Amino acid sequence: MESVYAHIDANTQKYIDRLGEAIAIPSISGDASHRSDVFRMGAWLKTELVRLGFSAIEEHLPGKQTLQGHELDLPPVVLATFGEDNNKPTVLVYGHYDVQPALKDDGWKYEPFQMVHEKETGRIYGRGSTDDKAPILSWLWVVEAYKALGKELPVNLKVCFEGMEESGSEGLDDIIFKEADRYFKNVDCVCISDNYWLGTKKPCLTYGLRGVSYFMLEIHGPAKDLHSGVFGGTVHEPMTDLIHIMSKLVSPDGKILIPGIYDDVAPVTEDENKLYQGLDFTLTDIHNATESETTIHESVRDTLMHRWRFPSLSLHGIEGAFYAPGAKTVIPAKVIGKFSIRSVPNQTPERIAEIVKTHVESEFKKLKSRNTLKFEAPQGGKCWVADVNNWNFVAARSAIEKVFKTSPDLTREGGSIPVTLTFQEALNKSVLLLPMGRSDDGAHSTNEKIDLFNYIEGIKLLATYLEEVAAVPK
Ligand SMILES: C[C@H](N)C(=O)N[C@@H](Cc1c[nH]cn1)C(=O)O
Ligand SMILES: [Zn+2]
Ligand SMILES: [Zn+2]
Repeated sequence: MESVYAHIDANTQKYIDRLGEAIAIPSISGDASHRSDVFRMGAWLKTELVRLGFSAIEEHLPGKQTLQGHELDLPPVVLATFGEDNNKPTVLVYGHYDVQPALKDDGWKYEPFQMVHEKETGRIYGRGSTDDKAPILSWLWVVEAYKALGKELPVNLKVCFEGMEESGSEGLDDIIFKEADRYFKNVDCVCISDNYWLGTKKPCLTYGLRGVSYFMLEIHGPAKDLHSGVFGGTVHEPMTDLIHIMSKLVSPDGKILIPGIYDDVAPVTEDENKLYQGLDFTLTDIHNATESETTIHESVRDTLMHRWRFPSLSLHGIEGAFYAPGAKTVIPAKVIGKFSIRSVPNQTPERIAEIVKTHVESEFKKLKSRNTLKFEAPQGGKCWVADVNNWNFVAARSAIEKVFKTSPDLTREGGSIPVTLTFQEALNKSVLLLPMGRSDDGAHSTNEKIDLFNYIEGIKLLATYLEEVAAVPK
C-alpha cells in the first residue's frame, strides 16, 4: 500500500481544494429555497464519477415532496459502478451529499459555505466538511489514486449517494428495495462512512445507530398576529398552549414524559455491560465536544448508554415565534413546535408515533383551549444494531490497525442513518459504519470541521479497507 499512501499524501492540496468546491454548494435538503443547490451538488458528483471512469451511472428520482408550501422534486439518488469482475467481491458504499442548514449569524467564525483550512490547527471548516462531504469524496479519491498509479482496484465498487439524508431519506427505501435484485444484485457487503469517532484520538468501528422520529405540533388560533396589550388575557394564545404541551414531553434531566415510551426498550444484558469497559472515552471528551460542562450523567457508562441504547427526546424549535432582537409585543397567530425522539431496540417508529400522538392530544385537551392543534410525524427512521462477527468487520478492523497502528473501539452512534437497516434487510448483507471524523467535529452545529489528518488518513483507511475486504477469508 506504500505507493497508494504516498500518492494520497502527495495529492493533499488537491483533496482540500475539491472539498472546498463541494462545501461551496449549500446543498441544504431541509430548506426549499436551496433545493436547486442540492441538485447542483448531485450533478457535481456525477461529473466526478464520469471523469473517474465509473460505469452504469444512474440517477434515480424518488418523486416529489411538499416542503414549506412548495411542491419540490426530490434530489436524485446517484448510483455508479467501478469494476465488474466476477472474481472480485463487490462493496457498496453509501453517503449523502445534502447538509444541515447553517448561517454565519448562528455563531460561525467563518462563512459556513466557504471552506477555510486553518493551517495552524490543521482544521478544515465548512458546513458538510465532516457530514458527509469529505467521506463521500474520499471514496472517489481512492479510485482516482488507483487509476493514477495504474493499479487495479481489489474489489468492484458500487456507490449510492443520496441528497435527502438530513431530511428523512424520503423515497430512498423504495429505490433500494426495487433495485435489490438488479443494481445491488452482486453486492457482498456495505460500508457507510457517515459518523464520528467516540473521542478525538482513537479510530472506531460502529455497529449500532439510534432511529429518529420527527414531530411537528402546529397550533393556530387567531387569523393574524395580535397586539398583546389589546388582546392579551382575552384570547387563547397559541404559543402558551404550545409551550405547555412541549413542557410535558421531557424533563430537564432527560427523562421522556410520554407514557409507554420506555415499554419496548430492550433490557441491558450482562454481556452488553462489558462492552462499556475499556473504551477510550472520558467525560472530558464530551465536555470538549460541547465546549461546556453541562453533562447530565456522572459516569462514562451512563453517559454512553443514554447516547447509544436509551431513547432521548430533544426540543428543536418553534416556527412562528418571535425571535428577533427587540421587545415586540406580539401574540403569534400560529406556531409550530418541533421535536424528535431518538429510538432504540426494540422500539418502532410506528408505535412511537402512535403514543406521542395520544399523549400530545390528551395534554392539549386538558387545556380546554379554543385553538386548533395539528399533529404531524413527517419522518420515522429505524434504529440498527449489527453482528460484528463477520468478515466485513474483520476487514475494517484490520484496515484500521494497518493505517492507525491501533485497534479500534467498537462503538454505537447516538445519531441516525435511516438507510442502514434498509440495506441490511433489502440485501441481506453485512453493513458496517467506518467513521472518518472526530467527536468534536461539530456536525449539525456551528463551526463544523474535519481535521486534515482525519481526511487524509481517512482516504488511506478506505483504500486499505477495500484491500482487506478482498483479502479476508469469507
Ligand atoms: C449520523 C448522520 N451523519 C446524521 O447526521 N444523521 C441525521 C439524520 C437525520 C436528520 N433528520 C432526520 N434524520 C441525524 O442523526 O440527525
Ligand atoms: Zn450524515
Ligand atoms: Zn447529519
